[in-house]
Amino acid sequence: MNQSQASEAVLSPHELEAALRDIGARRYHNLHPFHRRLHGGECTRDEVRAWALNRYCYQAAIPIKDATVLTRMPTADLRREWRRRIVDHDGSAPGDGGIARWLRLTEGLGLDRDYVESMRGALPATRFAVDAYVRFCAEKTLLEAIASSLTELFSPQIIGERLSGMLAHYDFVSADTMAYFTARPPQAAQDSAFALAYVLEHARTAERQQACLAALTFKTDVLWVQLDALWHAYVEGHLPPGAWRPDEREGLR
Ligand SMILES: O=C(O)c1cc(C(=O)O)c2c(n1)C(=O)C(=O)c1cc(C(=O)O)[nH]c1-2
Repeated sequence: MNQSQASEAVLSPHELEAALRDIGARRYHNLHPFHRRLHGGECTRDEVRAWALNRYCYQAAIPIKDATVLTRMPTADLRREWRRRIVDHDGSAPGDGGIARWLRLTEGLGLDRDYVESMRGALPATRFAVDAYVRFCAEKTLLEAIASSLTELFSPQIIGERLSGMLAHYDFVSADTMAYFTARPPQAAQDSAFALAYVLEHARTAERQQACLAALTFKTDVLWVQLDALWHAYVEGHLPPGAWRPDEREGLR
C-alpha cells in the first residue's frame, strides 16, 4: 500500500501497529549519529556531560507532560494506569525515582546539581523541543497525546545499547551512575504496551489513525532535533549564547 492509499484506508489494528513500528524503524533517535558516537565510545567527557545536562530537561518535563495528560483522562482506570508514570519519574520520596537517578548520572559526570536543575546551560533547541512536546500533549486530543508516547516502544533497545556501550567505553561512568538505564526498560515496556493497546483500540477511523501516525512522527522529531542541536554545539563547536561552556568552570562541581 502506498502512502496516499494508506492515508485514505482504514487500517486493521495489525496494519496500524505495523505502520507505527515502521515510523520507529525509520525515524527513531537510535539512528542519529550523536547516539552512535555516544554509545560507540567516541564522545569526549564534555560531550557526555552536555548530553546528560540537556537530557535532564526532557526528563524533568516528562512527569509534567504526564500530569497534563492525566487531567484529560475521563476514567479512574485510565488515570490509575497513567499516574504510575508520574511516580516512576518523581518517586514516592525525595531521592527516589527517575529524575533523582538522572541527577546521580549528572553528578557522577561532575556536573553541579543546582546548575543542572536550573536548566540555565541547556541549549535553546532542547528547551524548545521539550516545551513543544508538553504543549502537544496539552493541546491535541487525548488519543494523539497517548500516541506521541509510543516512541517508548523503541526505547528499551536503545537503552540496552547505551548501557552496555557506555560502560564498556567510558571510565567516567559506572553501573551506579548509570542506574537510570537499568531501571527504565521494564517501565517503558509496561507503559508502551498499555499505550499501544489504547491506540489500537481507539484509532478506528482513517482520520484518527493518521493523527496517531502524525503524533508519533512529531515525537520522533522532538527527540531527533535535540541530538542535532547537541552535535552542532558540542561536536562542531557552534555554541549558542548562554549554553554550558566546557572551557569554563560554571556548571562543574
Ligand atoms: O533513552 C532514551 O532513548 C529514551 C527515549 C524515550 C522516548 O523514546 O521518548 C524516553 C526515555 N528514554 C525515557 O527515559 C523516558 O522516561 C521517557 C518517557 C517518554 C514519554 O514520551 O512519555 N519517553 C521516554
